[in-house]
Amino acid sequence: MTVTGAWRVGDPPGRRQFVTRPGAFALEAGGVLPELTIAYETWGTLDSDASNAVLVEHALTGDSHAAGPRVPGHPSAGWWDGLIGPGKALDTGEFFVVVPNVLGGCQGSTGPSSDLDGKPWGSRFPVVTVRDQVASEALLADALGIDRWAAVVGGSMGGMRALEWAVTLPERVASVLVLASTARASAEQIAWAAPQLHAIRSDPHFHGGDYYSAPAGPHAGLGIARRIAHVTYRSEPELAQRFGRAYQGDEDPLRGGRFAVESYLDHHADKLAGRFDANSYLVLTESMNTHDVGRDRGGVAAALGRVTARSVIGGVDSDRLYPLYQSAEIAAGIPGAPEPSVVSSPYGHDSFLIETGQIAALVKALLG
Ligand SMILES: CC(=O)SCCNC(=O)CCNC(=O)[C@H](O)C(C)(C)COP(=O)(O)OP(=O)(O)OC[C@H]1O[C@@H](n2cnc3c(N)ncnc32)[C@H](O)[C@@H]1OP(=O)(O)O
Ligand SMILES: N[C@@H](CCO)C(=O)O
Repeated sequence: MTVTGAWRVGDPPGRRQFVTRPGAFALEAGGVLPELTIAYETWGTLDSDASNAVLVEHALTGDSHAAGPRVPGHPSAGWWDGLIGPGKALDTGEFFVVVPNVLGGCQGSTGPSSDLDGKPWGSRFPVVTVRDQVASEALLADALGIDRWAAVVGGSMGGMRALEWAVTLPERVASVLVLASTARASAEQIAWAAPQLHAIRSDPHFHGGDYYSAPAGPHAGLGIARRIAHVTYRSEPELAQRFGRAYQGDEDPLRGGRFAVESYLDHHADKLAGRFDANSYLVLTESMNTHDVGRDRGGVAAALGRVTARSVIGGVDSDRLYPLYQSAEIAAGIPGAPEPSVVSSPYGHDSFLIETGQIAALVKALLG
């Protein structure tokens, strides 16, 4: 792979670069990408022996901008800015932090909105699995000269990739932190995803996935998907305590107005529809559905038994989407892994993004 371009916004640490590998990239489910591009950002400096590199894996709607301030063209400050930087848990004075945009995403890496033969892939984009995503990141590591990560770290969908790295390429992962994630998607997780997938595909503006040149995209469907998902990202007690039965401002639900919690979901729906590609949402959601480290490896226990990385597995006590038993299953299966660490928070699944102090302690435990 070669560095094909650099896009720099302001001073570091806001920097996105690209590597492109020409030639066929074969996918687990049988599809082929004629060319692969991975966008990524880095912070810190790679040691001369490339022994200080940390791979940080983002979740479903995240991207490479994990640290630093908001930069033009990006919706927010770094999603783990509290963890990555000088003197922080992922100390960029010590570590070289690499954050790729996931394969199938929409922030620079090859995905459904990328170009194929002069127009976006759209409906032609093939099925991509978490294993494909890890294989693409292994090519990025090769391009950067990193044989072995000091750590691979991620939450939720990022935790799936972190774990898959440790299972697929154990010799390349010295330590791994898997947060609020699972060794395989459960029936419940696939079930929550099902109405989200239907909402997007049922939008009259979806056009089977080939909407890029249409006047409008499937924003309503994507917004509905986000509303459903966002409820699962938070906890019932939090919603009750925070919103209760309050009305939104002077709106009255008896007269067509909204409850405050409905307005809150509307806000998150609108924000996502404004920044994310619906086809990527589908591709990545289905990659989570098919995630199973045990596939074709004799089951989950056999797969986890391959891990040699020092491991910290964390879950959130109020996470209703990735319940703690899933973290316990991972920890029990990895040779030598301690009991799962429990993040205590009212915020549910999203705690891996919010509870920076507790996550920092887990990162420090991992890196010693
Ligand atoms: C690794 C990755 O996933 S990277 C991507 C980061 N994730 C996302 O962006 C996902 C969407 N967002 C979230 O999941 C969460 O907002 C987090 C995790 C990023 C942050 O959580 P919190 O700090 O608890 O934010 P919270 O969920 O309360 O949302 C706050 C927003 O809701 C808005 N809000 C709160 N109440 C209401 C209401 N009644 N009506 C309308 N909007 C409301 C706030 O104004 C605020 O808006 P802003 O984000 O545009 O400033
Ligand atoms: N809020 C996170 C949750 C998914 O784990 C995201 O959008 O990526």
